[in-house]
Amino acid sequence: MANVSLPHDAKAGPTKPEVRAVLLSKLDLGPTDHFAEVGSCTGAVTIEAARRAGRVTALERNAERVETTRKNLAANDLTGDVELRRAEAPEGLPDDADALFLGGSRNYEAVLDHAVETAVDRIVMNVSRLEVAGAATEAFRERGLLEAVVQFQVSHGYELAGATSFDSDNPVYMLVGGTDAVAADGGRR
Ligand SMILES: C[S@@+](CC[C@H](N)C(=O)[O-])C[C@H]1O[C@@H](n2cnc3c(N)ncnc32)[C@H](O)[C@@H]1O
Repeated sequence: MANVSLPHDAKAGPTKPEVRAVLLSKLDLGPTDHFAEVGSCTGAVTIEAARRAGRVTALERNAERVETTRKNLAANDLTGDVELRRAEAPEGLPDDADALFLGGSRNYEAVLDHAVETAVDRIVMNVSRLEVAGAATEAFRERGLLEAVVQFQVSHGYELAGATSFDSDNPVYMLVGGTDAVAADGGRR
């Protein structure tokens, strides 16, 4: 994975590199895709998406974080078509997205309704809070959007007394689906 430079930080984020790697494999972005992002924050996902998708529309509700995204985008070598909007989704979402990532959870039900109305092919939502993950899983399922729920946790090794010990990141729940969702196990979505 190409390096992502994030000289400017924000209180939330960035989505960790290992989590981004799984996220990008699920989004499967290509040069004809229009990618929409809810909650760009540091821009870590925005930058990776801009290297793969033909077009990116990134929304962020917090003005300071819009500036953080803007500065981090400028610090990376990007040639792609990226539009950054200060907006609270579903406000500001494009009507022609092929892939959607919800990195922020505010109004997620309305965001999912918009994704259904506009037939977004691939949808991924990352959640760290347990209760939100449960409710969002149900919201995906109710709309027939759910393909898979992945829960994972990454630990990083460090040297301790000549051996290797680990520091762990918070667990992440990744809800994966789309408007043509077929459950990964072929069962109930
Ligand atoms: C956990 S951070 C996302 C981290 C980001 N993926 C990164 O790598 O830096 C969540 C962000 O989503 C934003 N957010 C939450 N709900 C939103 C919404 N409905 N529309 C726009 N931004 C939203 C928050 O302001 C916050 O900056």
